[in-house]
Amino acid sequence: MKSVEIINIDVSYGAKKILEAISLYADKGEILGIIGPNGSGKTTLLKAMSRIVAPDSGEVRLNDQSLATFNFRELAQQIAVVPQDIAISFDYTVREIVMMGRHPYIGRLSSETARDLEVCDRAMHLTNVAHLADSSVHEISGGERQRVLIARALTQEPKVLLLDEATSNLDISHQIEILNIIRDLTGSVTVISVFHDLNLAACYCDRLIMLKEKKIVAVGEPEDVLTRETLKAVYGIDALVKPHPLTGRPYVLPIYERTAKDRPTERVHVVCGGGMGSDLLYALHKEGFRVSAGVLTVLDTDYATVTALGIPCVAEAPFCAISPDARSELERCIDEAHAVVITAMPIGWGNIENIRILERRRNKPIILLNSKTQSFQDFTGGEAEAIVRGLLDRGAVEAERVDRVLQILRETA
Ligand SMILES: Nc1ncnc2c1ncn2[C@@H]1O[C@H](COP(=O)(O)OP(=O)(O)OP(=O)(O)O)[C@@H](O)[C@H]1O
Repeated sequence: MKSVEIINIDVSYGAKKILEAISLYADKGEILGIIGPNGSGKTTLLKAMSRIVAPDSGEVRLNDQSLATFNFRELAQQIAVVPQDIAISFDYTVREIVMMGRHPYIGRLSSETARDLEVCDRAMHLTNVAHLADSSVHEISGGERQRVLIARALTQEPKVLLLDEATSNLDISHQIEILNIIRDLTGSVTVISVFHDLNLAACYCDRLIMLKEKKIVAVGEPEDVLTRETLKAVYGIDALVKPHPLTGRPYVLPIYERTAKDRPTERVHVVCGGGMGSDLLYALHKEGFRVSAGVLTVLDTDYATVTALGIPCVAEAPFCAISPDARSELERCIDEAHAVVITAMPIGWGNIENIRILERRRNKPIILLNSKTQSFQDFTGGEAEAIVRGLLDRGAVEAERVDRVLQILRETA
């Protein structure tokens, strides 16, 4: 059954339209997350649901009844709001603030009943603020104040709980504790919550609504909404989205790449293998270099990295010699690259063929990246040593660390 339903609303502040043609619903007892970049209208959407702002057009319905038809007291018995933060001007104690949640139930001339006190105490206990009951709200921390506001909302015993980034000030243990309490409420309470932390949203919400520039761009279960494509389109970030190993819910791992404006434009080709190139590939990708890699076999750990990062790679079947097609593809990559980085591993692993091809395309900077466990100086004897010596003689430089590779690439750009 629909607890909250929004039918095609537009919302404006003065002449500025903030939300356009928004329709959504929240089923009774579900947790619905609202996500989206700063300024996309999340708070405004919550305000429309709690009648703090009125839509220009369309309708908000609560339990199949227009929100506009509720009187103040009825509304406060149905909906509780936990705002981002509020300025509390008077010197109230924590208990007084939490008890305010009972106002919709206490008559103007009556005083609190034993049940009101019991509900208030239980909410303070659940949110771990009972020990602060007699403290002034001006003498507690931001995270404690956030828990007090959550306690006040619980004291209201609402049917719908609206949370605006209500756990953003909390440390990780209180975040989990509060979200677990909120999840335990569901069944009887519908929760609609704004989240900036996408992983918390994915973990706790039954469904998500993603906003961008006034509109809903995605809605559905977390795995349908949080995809690499939507994160790129809505937040402009590249991120890996994997199933959480324990919950199976999507887990977002941002790739901290530079924004387009300060990206280098050079292309770098990486010859690697056996996982020895993964941190380099990630660092180059993050810095915004246009990267290519290979030849790698499709079972290689570095191949998994390039696939995850979307780096173009010359691939070959395992245990096969480099095919003519892969060879010409590698030559094209090297020709297009401003510089080539070779990690120490492949030469030792019979990947000499890659380097041989490279030798014929040697008119560009070559960087040999040593690792903690393997250095190019270790290659003694045989063709490997001859190749390393040949590369060094022709001006290849050695680097001990990935950040040194980045520095050399910037210097040679
Ligand atoms: N009272 C107001 N008067 C005029 N414009 C406002 C008002 N409140 C918010 N806005 C504007 O409305 C837009 C949406 O704001 P809103 O707070 O709903 O976004 P949000 O998605 O919650 O953002 P954030 O993630 O930063 O909290 C913003 O451009 C904001 O500047």
